[in-house]
Amino acid sequence: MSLDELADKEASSPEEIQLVQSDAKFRSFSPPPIPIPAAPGIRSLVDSVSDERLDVIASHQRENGSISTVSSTVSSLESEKAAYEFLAQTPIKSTDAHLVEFSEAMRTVAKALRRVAEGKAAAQAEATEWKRKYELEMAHKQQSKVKGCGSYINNDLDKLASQLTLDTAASDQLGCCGKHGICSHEVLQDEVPGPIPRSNHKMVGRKASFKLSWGCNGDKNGQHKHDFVSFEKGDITTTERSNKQILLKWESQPQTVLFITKPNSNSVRVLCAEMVRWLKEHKNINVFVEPRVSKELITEDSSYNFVQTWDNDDEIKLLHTKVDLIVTLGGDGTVLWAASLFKGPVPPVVAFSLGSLGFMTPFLSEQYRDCLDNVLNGPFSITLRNRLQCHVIRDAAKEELVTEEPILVLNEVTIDRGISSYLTYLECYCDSSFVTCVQGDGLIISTTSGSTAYSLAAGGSMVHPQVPGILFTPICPHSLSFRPLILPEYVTLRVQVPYNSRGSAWASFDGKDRKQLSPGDALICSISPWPVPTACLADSTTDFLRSIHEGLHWNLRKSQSFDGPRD
Ligand SMILES: NC(=O)c1ccc[n+]([C@@H]2O[C@H](COP(=O)([O-])OP(=O)(O)OC[C@H]3O[C@@H](n4cnc5c(N)ncnc54)[C@H](O)[C@@H]3O)[C@@H](O)[C@H]2O)c1
Ligand SMILES: Nc1ncnc2c1ncn2[C@@H]1O[C@H](COP(=O)(O)OP(=O)(O)OP(=O)(O)O)[C@@H](O)[C@H]1O
Repeated sequence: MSLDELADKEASSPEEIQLVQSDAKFRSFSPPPIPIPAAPGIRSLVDSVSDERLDVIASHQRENGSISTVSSTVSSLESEKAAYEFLAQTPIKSTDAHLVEFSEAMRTVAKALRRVAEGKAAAQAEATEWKRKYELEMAHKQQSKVKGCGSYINNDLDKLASQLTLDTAASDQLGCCGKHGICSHEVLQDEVPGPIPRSNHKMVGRKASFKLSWGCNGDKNGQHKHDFVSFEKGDITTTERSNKQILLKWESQPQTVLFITKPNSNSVRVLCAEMVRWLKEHKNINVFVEPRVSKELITEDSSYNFVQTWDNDDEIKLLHTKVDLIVTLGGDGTVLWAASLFKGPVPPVVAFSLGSLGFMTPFLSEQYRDCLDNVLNGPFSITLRNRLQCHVIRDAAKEELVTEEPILVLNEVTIDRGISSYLTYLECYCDSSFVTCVQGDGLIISTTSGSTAYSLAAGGSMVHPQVPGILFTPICPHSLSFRPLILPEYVTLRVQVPYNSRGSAWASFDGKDRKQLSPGDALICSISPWPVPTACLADSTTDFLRSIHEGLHWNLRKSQSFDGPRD
């Protein structure tokens, strides 16, 4: 069977004709004859109702080289629908045997109609597929011929590019092989999947060489200075992934551990005391605790006087130079708190779960000995969690060089309407490009670690914490089309409260430290160079998936049983 015959395959058996005729009858039913006979004269009716439409579709498919089974089933499905609609309208009394019999017959006809339509669609799809394969084959043959041609001297290349066509006849005329001596250039042509568009038929040329360089505006000292892309014969390949599973291996034995603990929790206090003693006695580790905890421990038992603490903020600033490891006892909020103490580099964090959710707290407190043993010996997997560094720029201080201290967030910075009952009105820019105006309850600018926190509640996507990105999630936008965005990690975002805003906005950082933003004030955010390394229980991906399964019951659904309708 030829391709065109296949593509034009129609219902031709008496049974099919009979069913398609029924299709026409449903449209002006009053009442239909049952059963409908299959007769040669019915052919014209078939053409006028169903096949006419299918022919149009088939020719469209031939032109576009695409497979569309949906449209071809429409007319018969409409008929089937009409049959069912008719059934619904027809009063069927159990006493009226004729009507019951008639409705049964109609049901059978409707089912058969669907089968016929599906059969036709499949035949047409098959024909289109054969045609596509044939065209691919032809293109492939032609390509081999062009490559076999060898090379041309430089001047001939342009000529060749304008002359070569995918037509076998045309390329035969070139007769280049052996005619031009040793090739000095390789003529490349991309393999074109699927039927080749008409406009491309004459376009065959040498691939231009190029170079990819990393770095913003050619700044070689920027943070993206690694070459992940190599260039060879015009093909782009990544030689190295930007983010691999990261292993931490100690080069000297860790000696000092800092404990950060959730306040006002008896279980945390008891566990903290036990772990501190175990680390000192069994591992000979120096222990730092917060001033509050130091007091609690020493008040309870003076033998805890070996613990160290700090007296003021200046000493906190030096903590990262003394501490090898941070242990947190609490929930995610405690990890956020621990991170907030470090305005610069952060030592690795081992987070024990003593909260309710625990997205960032994979370790079980009951197994603290094994966990700490493993971590102190290393190596262990870590997740490098990006932080956002946020600057508030006051309108009044725009010209001043020294601005307010940057604030580092591990989850997100939120700019919302605070206690105001008006819409927030925020102008947002990404580098120097205008992004949008937020009119609604506010905006969340989140790290990927924070994607499972407030941003998730506002409709943002969940993102693996090692994906390098910044989430831009509106809070209750008063617009139907404001979908959340994920931007690359290297951009700088600016959120401006315009002068014509009706009120102030409020910024909060990981849910804390609210700051008022008056008209004219702006908030600037970019990824900080100091991420938070958190130790993994298994590895970054396993831990992330476990947390969304166990913490959020992500996509939890009862499985469908095996029995029931099947294809
Ligand atoms: N509507 C909301 O979902 C909403 C509202 C306000 C704040 N928050 C989140 O609370 C965070 C502050 O946490 P907190 O413990 O100090 O306050 P909190 O004690 O009010 O706890 C908020 C909840 O958010 C969870 N959480 C925090 N960080 C998370 C993360 N990265 N992934 C998944 N869940 C996370 C915590 O486990 C906790 O259950 C903020 O950074 C913000 O993301 C959420
Ligand atoms: N060391 C700390 N000092 C002061 N505040 C802290 C400290 N650790 C945690 N917090 C605060 O205590 C609050 C609760 O902490 P956390 O989220 O760890 O516990 P949780 O609420 O019981 O856990 P979960 O959020 O999983 O239910 C948070 O707002 C956090 O900022």
